[in-house]
Amino acid sequence: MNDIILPTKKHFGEVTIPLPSSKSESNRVLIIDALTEGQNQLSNLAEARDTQTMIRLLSEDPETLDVLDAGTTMRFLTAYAALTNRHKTLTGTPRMCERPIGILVDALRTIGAKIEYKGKEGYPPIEIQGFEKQLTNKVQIRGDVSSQYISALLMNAPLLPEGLTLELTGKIGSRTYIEMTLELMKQFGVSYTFEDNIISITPQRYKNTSFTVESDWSGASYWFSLLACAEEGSFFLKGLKENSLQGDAKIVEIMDKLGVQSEFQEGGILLTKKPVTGLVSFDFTHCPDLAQTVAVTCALIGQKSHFTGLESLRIKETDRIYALQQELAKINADLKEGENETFTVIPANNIPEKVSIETYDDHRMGMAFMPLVTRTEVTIIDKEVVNKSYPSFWKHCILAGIKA
Ligand SMILES: O=C(O)C1=C[C@@H](OP(=O)(O)O)[C@@H](O)[C@H](O)C1
Ligand SMILES: C=C(OP(=O)(O)O)C(=O)O
Repeated sequence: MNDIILPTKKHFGEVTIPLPSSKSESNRVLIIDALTEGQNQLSNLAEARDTQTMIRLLSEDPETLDVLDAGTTMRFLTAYAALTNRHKTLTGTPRMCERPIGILVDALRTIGAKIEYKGKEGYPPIEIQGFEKQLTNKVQIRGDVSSQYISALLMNAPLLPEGLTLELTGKIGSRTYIEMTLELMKQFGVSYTFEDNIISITPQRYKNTSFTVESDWSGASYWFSLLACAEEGSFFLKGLKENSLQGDAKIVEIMDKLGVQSEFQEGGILLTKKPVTGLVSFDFTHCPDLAQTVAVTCALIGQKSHFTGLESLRIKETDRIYALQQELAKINADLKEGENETFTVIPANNIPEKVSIETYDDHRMGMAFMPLVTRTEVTIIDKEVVNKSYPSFWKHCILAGIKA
């Protein structure tokens, strides 16, 4: 494995970071494009491996779709292949085969798709055997495990002969991602209703559209964190807009409490330092990908804080709660579990002179711990891990003056 050693750096000047494009937006417009048979103008698609995998699998159209470790690619291609009557096997990394897909498969079977599990019931790999006839246009689906199942169904819904009405049951998590899906569908000419917990889409066609993918707010979060932890500096993050489709734009509000002021300007956002506001609590139900960034920030700036909405973290690229607890322990910090899925971040103390961070095949573990450079020399184990969403991450660290 290829590791990267990052020397301590506390002071930054005026730094400009270009940022990668959003993989969530990219993977959605690629599915919509496949469903319109491709006369759209899509610009600024993500370099993320998850998106490059989606592009390759859609264009090469192999019998076995190996999505590697890309959750959206797995879930979106499953619904796409099933509802457009393609005979495919879908598989991925060993971890992907531990990430549940049963809720989506059940919904697709209810609609009329034939799907079999090739290994463990409820998990990839799966074999899609076809779709002859729509059996119903009303489906109930749990909203509390992964919103990706819901987005996957929604994008295909307008092409179904009878459309689709989804009734979301239980707590709805990652709702901002469902809204991103619906808003993108609207930009490609499809209308919908979303009232209470019911989403309805009538049979319609997507319209050819020009679409430019925005910069990635989840990737931006690591630069907010670095500035929050730094002694001085200002960062200009390119390509971020105030009215974003991405729920992770919430990082502006979160970091405002943790010492980062944001100002939207022409072409991006300017981050400067400001005082921290005091005891804070954060709910990550609708922005789960920010949890690691914020946990590390709070630990480093000495800010005890309360976290909720972390339920989905255990079924992502790794068990992110376990991974955070293990790695925070190396700086004598913790993400302490309380009652009823509540957590407290216990700040770091006595940080060792050198710290080596394991990444657990999770890009966000590598990126979230990078701001530890403001306190000590850090080794990030398996530097390639960032390629899933942010292949240029280490190059951008060099732009910030972190000389590996
Ligand atoms: O739809 C999407 O693009 C995503 C939805 C979220 O997953 P869940 O809905 O499983 O929380 C998020 O964590 C993931 O990185 C991307
Ligand atoms: C959870 C993530 O991705 P996915 O579920 O698409 O693998 C992520 O990028 O943090």
